[in-house]
Amino acid sequence: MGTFILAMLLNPEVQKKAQAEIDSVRFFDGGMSRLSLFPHRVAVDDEYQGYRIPANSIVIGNAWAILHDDAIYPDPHSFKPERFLLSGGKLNPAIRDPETVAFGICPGRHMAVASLWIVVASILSTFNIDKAIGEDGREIEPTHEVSPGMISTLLPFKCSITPWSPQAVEMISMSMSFSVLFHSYAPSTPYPPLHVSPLVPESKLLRAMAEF
Ligand code: HEM
Repeated sequence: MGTFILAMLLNPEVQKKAQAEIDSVRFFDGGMSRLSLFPHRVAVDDEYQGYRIPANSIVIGNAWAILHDDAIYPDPHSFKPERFLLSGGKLNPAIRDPETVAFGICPGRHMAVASLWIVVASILSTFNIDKAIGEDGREIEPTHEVSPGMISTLLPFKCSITPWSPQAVEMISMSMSFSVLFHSYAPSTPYPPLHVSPLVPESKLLRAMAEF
């Protein structure tokens, strides 16, 4: 994105040409800015389960309701990842894949799923996630509060995240060392200082970096 902004700044003729091209396709659709991603406009009169939906109505899919339909996902409020699996551990094709609902026609779907997968696998392979302990020495129950609005997100909650083995500490330390190594090629970028856990006085990679 930084390179794009710089390229536009330095090449105003290219910028004008690109803007004209974008303007020439229908940027405004039925008065609704095409920058708003979620609403859709109904092209022709329609009817759904007895409800008349006139042409030009704006409709928004209710992904939450679809993903909590107990006819498809029994006991939908319970966290049961195994509901998607057959007894042998393979995905059960009879249970609707929630991705098909959660993403609709989202073009970022593959990037989003791959990024989430990497983050989830990296966290689980290195950290334990537990309830935080309050000043009174008791576990703090997380709040389940969410923000209002069409795209609702979790509000901050307290938890404790700790590496679950010395090997995990080593892995985390190695990946941080890599970041610092790459950072050294762009020293003007602000970057938090490296924190090397005192649990790893002998990180192999840090030694290798010192030699490098
Ligand atoms: C967990 C992450 C994400 C979720 C749950 C999500 C979900 C959605 C949903 C529900 C829509 C509306 C689809 C429809 O109207 O049928 C949408 C549209 C869109 N998403 Fe995503 N998305 C995610 C990540 C991303 C990422 C990473 C990108 C880009 C890199 C992206 C780019 C877009 C764009 C450009 C649209 C508009 C498509 C259009 O209206 O033509 N999304 N997304």
